[in-house]
Amino acid sequence: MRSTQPQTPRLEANTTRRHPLGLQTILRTYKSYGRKALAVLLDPDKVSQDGLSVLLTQTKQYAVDLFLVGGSLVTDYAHKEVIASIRQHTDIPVVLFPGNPLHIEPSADAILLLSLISGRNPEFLIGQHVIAAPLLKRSGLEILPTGYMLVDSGTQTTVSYISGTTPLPHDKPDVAACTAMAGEMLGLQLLYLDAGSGARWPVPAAMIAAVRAAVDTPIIVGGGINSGEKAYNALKAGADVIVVGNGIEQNPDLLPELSAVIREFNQSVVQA
Ligand SMILES: CC(C)=CCC/C(C)=C/CC/C(C)=C/CC/C(C)=C/COP(=O)(O)OP(=O)(O)O
Ligand SMILES: O=P(O)(O)OC[C@@H](O)CO
Ligand SMILES: [Mg+2]
Repeated sequence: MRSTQPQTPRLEANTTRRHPLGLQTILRTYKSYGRKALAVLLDPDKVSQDGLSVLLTQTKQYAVDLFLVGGSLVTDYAHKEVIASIRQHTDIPVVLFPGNPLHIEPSADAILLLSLISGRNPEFLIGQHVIAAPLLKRSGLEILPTGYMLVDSGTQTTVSYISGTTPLPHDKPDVAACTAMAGEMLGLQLLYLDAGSGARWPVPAAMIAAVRAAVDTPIIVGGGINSGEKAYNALKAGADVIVVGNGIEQNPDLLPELSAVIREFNQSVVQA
């Protein structure tokens, strides 16, 4: 018998909401208080089970607010296993950072539903979203509509290559600000400025400041943040959330350093 409902693969829905307020509300509230957040990016292809256990044990003493799980090109599809390990060690929320609809995993808490607004490739502005929509609806994941802006970082990044898009020029903060404004006007709830994984130059402070002045949404900044100083500069310029992946994978001393920077910012918020 023909069903009137479109048929999509069955996914086990995440029906137990671990964060009843929703991460979107939490991030907006943090922003309104000037509270900064640290997100650790775990690439399912790159983390080893042992390395992940060490990192997850460490996160208990450091100021990690979120885990992002994803990569532009994932070959092992170990999202479910990585999320299960995170759950074994911590209660920190897990947010998917997907490169395509194959990266949807309902055991996460939420998903950054990226629309690549720095580019002009319709597939990454709306095409992939149409394909993913029924799966996302059934997944029970909290959807975080996010304007994703790639920023030139000196070399071509995986995301720019995979998406076939040109990143925003590094020295054009006004173009970034107008792009962010348009994204906010279209209803996107978060903006993510990304210099790309392992970027040589992180997103410039002047660009973060211009975007901060142009929109009210929380701003996520990532790519090439591999020192406390770079983290400080991004937060000072107006980032609400910083994302760090490669830096933590490569340098075990970075997490305590970043944690100290975040705590310093948040300490002054409490005292203000
Ligand atoms: C609609 C759904 C569910 C998916 C599409 C989402 C869109 C539009 C993505 C934009 C383009 C894209 C490929 C984004 C990837 C973002 C990401 C996970 C970056 C982090 O990965 P990297 O670390 O840069 O990549 P590698 O580790 O693979 O080099
Ligand atoms: O791995 P890094 O350079 O920290 O970048 C994180 C993320 O913003 C990449 O999309
Ligand atoms: Mg990666």
